[in-house]
Amino acid sequence: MAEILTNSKQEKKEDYALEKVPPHYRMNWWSITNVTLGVATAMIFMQMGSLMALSFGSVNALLAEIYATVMAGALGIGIAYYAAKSGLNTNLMARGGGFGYIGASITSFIYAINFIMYCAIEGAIMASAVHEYLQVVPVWALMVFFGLIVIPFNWFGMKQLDKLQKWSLPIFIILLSAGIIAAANMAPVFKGSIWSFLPQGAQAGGSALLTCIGIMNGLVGIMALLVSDYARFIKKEEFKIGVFAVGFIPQLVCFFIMGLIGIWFGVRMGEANPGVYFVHVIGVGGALFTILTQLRINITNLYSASLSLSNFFEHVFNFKPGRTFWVAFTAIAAIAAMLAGALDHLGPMLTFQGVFLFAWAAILVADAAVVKRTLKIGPQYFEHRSEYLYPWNPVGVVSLLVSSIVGSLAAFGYMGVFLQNIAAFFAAIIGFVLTIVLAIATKGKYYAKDSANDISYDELVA
Ligand SMILES: Nc1nc2[nH]cnc2c(=O)[nH]1
Repeated sequence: MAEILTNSKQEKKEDYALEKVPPHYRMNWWSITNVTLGVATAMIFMQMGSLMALSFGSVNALLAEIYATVMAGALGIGIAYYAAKSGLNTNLMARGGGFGYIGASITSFIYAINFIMYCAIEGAIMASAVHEYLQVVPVWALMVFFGLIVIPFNWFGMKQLDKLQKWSLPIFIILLSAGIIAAANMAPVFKGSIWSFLPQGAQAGGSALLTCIGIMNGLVGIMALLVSDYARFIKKEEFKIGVFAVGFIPQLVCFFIMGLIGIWFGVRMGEANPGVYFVHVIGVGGALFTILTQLRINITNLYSASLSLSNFFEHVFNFKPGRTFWVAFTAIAAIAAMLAGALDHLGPMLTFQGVFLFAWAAILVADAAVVKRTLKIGPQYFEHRSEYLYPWNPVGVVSLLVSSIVGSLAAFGYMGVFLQNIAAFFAAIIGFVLTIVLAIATKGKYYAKDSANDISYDELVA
């Protein structure tokens, strides 16, 4: 009995960071969707809506939010489908999905850096929001506090995340509704219809819309990819509803619902920062709202970082200290980044990450839906065990290198304004096409050394 308890505790701590999620450990679709809503309710998505509306007009912001919902929704459903089938997230899927086990470790590393950066950004936002109210507490102390507080919330993986996000969701809804009601009862800064707001010199459509789409693309890749960390827990019996809910609902909430609320607040209040307008409309409730939304997303940032770092260190350094070690490591790295002021220099890094993540998502979808499923090249399942794999597969690695380099050049403005605005999307198209071309050219030779005979019918993707 004691051993079963220990094992199940161990199981929760590890959360299958390096393995397929087995059937007995899968969860109901609503619990999984609920965890992903922790990401989707973050203030960043409102902020993007407000910012785009104030800078480029509400119609452009609305069209860009619709574009992002459709694009991230399509990629999210695709990735959720393969994650639920295989029980793997994108770190593990990439191994047999065109990258090889060392190639996939490199993508895990870049992915992990992205989440460490986000942990630092969201932690710093919380620290400065609280510092506004409690000026006696120095910002550095608040950064350490908010950096450390997310560690215990992550100790027992998905089962614990589900509980936390479930109790915090009603509080989020109450505070959000209070903010909307209070703002609706205040005299607006902009008196016309929200949808008629267009700043001077801007036009609906054209380059203003393209710039908004460019801003959204920076978020689309990460939102589609992170779905896999959760969708791999979908039960086989709830496959269809689970894939739709986990793949699409977070995208609908973050881009469409939170985006539209952001446009409404931004134009009405003449302010782009929700941390500012929420405090303005509901005072201390606004500060609580900021902390709650930031905590909800930062818990998921830490979770995804811990999975990616487990993956990277497993193969590159053969170092497997357990997922919880990486939870603590990420939190400490994020605190160090906040204290060192690294956040002021993240602009170019975020631009590169936007390109890289969108391209990676497109390559994985091309590999699963076209290479494996349609062309029937390589094994018809995702193999994640190194004994069956080559360390490198040029299909994904070359596609990602080329698309990220070309996409980054475009994003930094070396290829003209048009490609700069659609750089991440441009990189995704290059990655998608190259994956198919290279899989055909290499005849799928580097996908697997050996084929496994323990793969169930359910896990086949073709
Ligand atoms: N997953 C995730 N995506 C983001 N996009 C912008 N900020 C974040 C964040 O903190 N987490």
